[in-house]
Amino acid sequence: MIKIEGLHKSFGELEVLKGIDYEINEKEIICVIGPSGSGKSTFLRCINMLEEITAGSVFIDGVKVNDPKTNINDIRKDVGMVFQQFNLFPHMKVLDNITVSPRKVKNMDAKEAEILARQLLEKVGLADKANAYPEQLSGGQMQRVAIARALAMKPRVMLFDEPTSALDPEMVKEVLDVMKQLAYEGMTMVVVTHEMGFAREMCDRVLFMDQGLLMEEGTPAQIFNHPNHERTKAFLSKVL
Ligand SMILES: Nc1ncnc2c1ncn2[C@@H]1O[C@H](COP(=O)(O)OP(=O)(O)OP(=O)(O)O)[C@@H](O)[C@H]1O
Repeated sequence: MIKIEGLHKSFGELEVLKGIDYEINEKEIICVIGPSGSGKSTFLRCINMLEEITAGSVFIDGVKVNDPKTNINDIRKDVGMVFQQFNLFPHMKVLDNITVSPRKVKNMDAKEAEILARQLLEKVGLADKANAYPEQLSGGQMQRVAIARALAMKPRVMLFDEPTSALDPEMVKEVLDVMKQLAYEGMTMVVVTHEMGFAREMCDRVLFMDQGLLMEEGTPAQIFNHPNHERTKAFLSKVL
């Protein structure tokens, strides 16, 4: 479903991704782990062209995302993204945060968008918060709204960039539970995370990135119990 070929990304002189090849199949849950600054977020952001790709290619169902002929809006419809800092619109009520993209990008009519938003709020356990403003919500609730907002575009794949890193510990579980529900429903997901428990329990493949390279990948059992690479071992010895 997603094919990444020779992916390079530089910011000026700084080469952040140094040639990554990987394929992600439909319904797979991929967790990306690695030290701070290893390029995990950049890797994710290249998949939906939030970052311009310096060299190499990303294909989604055969469509090259970094082809000038590809409509970026089509990519954004297919690929939902959830950020560490929620990125909700502060001046909009929760309901409007969720309806705005389907209305603007997909021309969905107001009533249909509202029905969809209410269904999604139900799904993330926030049916009673439709009329609240983001500042009236906890961090965990804001992140669940952000997930609902991304789902409103009916994406085929969801990217999560450290979705629980900005949350107080007691709120982490409520967000991970929503993500687990999505995984059980068959959503394809790529998750940059420091939550090793989630990675171990939920994902099909773990990617260990270090210094802009995909150092090692495998099932959670392989990576967590029998890592091959010295750098993987060193990283896991610090975080497990
Ligand atoms: N827009 C940017 N301009 C310049 N440098 C950037 C930009 N975005 C990221 N970088 C640099 O790229 C490198 C990789 O950053 P990235 O955020 O992808 O790493 P990461 O593995 O996700 O780190 P963390 O776990 O701390 O979030 C870092 O050195 C970072 O400073």
